[in-house]
Amino acid sequence: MDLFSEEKQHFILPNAELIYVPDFFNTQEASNYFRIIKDQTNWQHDDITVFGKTYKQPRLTALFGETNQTYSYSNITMHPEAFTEDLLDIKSKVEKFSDEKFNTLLINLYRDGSDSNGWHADNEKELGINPIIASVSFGEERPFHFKHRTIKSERHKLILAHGSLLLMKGEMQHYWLHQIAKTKRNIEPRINLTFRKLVTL
Ligand SMILES: O=C(O)CCC(=O)C(=O)O
Ligand SMILES: [Fe+2]
Repeated sequence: MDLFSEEKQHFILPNAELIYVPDFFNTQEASNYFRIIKDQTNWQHDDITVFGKTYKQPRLTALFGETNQTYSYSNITMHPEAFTEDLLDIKSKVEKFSDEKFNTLLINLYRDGSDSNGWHADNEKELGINPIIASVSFGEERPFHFKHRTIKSERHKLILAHGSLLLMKGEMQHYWLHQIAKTKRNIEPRINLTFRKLVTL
């Protein structure tokens, strides 16, 4: 028996599969990555257009890619920067664990409780059918809500811990929506890394 294996949780739901590892990085590694990424990233604060109205996105973002392929969602087109050594180290650990390859990384910085990520699915065409998305969290714990589009009783919440990994798999991006809600609690910043595989269309 491997006494050092991470405590892994596997959720099999209608049209979705999630794997959650709370301590994918230990506290010290997670705190180092949090500080490095927060200080060394060129954060963008984009406008988003929803139903013809333009707003500032309620969080800061950055995109990293292996190629210069752009990534577009909510009327934003992001241009990738080259991966840093630290981000490549995180990527290889995630790839080893998930037995997947990722070529793109979208990072979100939620500065405080008024930053959020509204109900959505990561279903852009360039992610392909049934994409696997690997999500790493550093900093403040925030609840990740997810709900089935048609089965109203399927509504769940996972607290994404400092140093955790969440894999979203199967048909999840077709049948489910997810969000990070705003909170009035006085909270610290959180960084979330979502590794994705973009295909050329
Ligand atoms: O911050 C999170 O945990 C989720 C991020 C997310 O859903 C996204 O960037 O598409
Ligand atoms: Fe998402």
